[in-house]
Amino acid sequence: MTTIDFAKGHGTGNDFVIVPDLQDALPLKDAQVALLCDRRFGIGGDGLLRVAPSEDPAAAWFMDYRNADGSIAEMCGNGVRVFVRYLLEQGLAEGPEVPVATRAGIKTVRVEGDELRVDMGAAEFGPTSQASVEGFTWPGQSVSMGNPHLVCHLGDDSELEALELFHQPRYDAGVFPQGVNVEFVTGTAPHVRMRVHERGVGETASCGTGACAVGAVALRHAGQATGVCKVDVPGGTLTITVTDETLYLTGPAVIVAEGTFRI
Ligand SMILES: N[C@@H](CCC[C@H](N)C(=O)O)C(=O)O
Repeated sequence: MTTIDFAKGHGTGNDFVIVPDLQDALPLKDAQVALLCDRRFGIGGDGLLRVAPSEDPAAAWFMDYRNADGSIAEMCGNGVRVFVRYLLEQGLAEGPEVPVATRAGIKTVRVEGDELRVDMGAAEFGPTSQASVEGFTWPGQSVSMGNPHLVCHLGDDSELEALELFHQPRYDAGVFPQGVNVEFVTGTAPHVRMRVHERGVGETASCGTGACAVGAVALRHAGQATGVCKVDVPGGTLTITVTDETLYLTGPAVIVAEGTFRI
């Protein structure tokens, strides 16, 4: 048996096990990630953030993000804020701006009061598609935030609340060969509400990249090329700012525990 140090943090209730691996000596297998993220047999988390040295000279640290089932994803918007909060608290980085290497490129995170703002890069709109849950089907807009999203608008809040998201919504695997995160939305910009089913996880209390996709679609529906949209998620509220050049994700990130895990 070996032990590993960990911390636990969340951003609007999207929670992560953080594993510092400053020497890059702890390549975790899928099953080990799944155990660490298991809420009964492990620590519990929607995903895992391994803190590893970056090979890119533009950033000191690489966020090795893994979903709760051990699968790899390109990007995690809540995760990168929690990652930077951890770096700052551990003295591994200095604010106010911290670049982080991710599989979706370098993301710069800026401290803004109690919150952290991430330059996520522009949303990329793809084809329209659809998602189905329990025999009901909604049209949706595909959006890439480095990782794949499908944004579906529902009629009203009661429809959103009644949605059963225990299972993965059905989607077109021809459009999303790598799977997809599906967001269900009500309301219009500048303030919308969403629930999400995340690829490799299940329903979560929040998804940062999902909120970016939702905010970008909501602003576009409102005929706005740029602007601000608040996105209410079950775990809180995220703010999406779209400019001519990029898209910013702003929200809280907190570290709630530290410890040792026997593996
Ligand atoms: N919760 C994340 C997204 C994590 C990755 C996602 N499940 C995927 O597989 O693409 C966020 O805050 O963005």
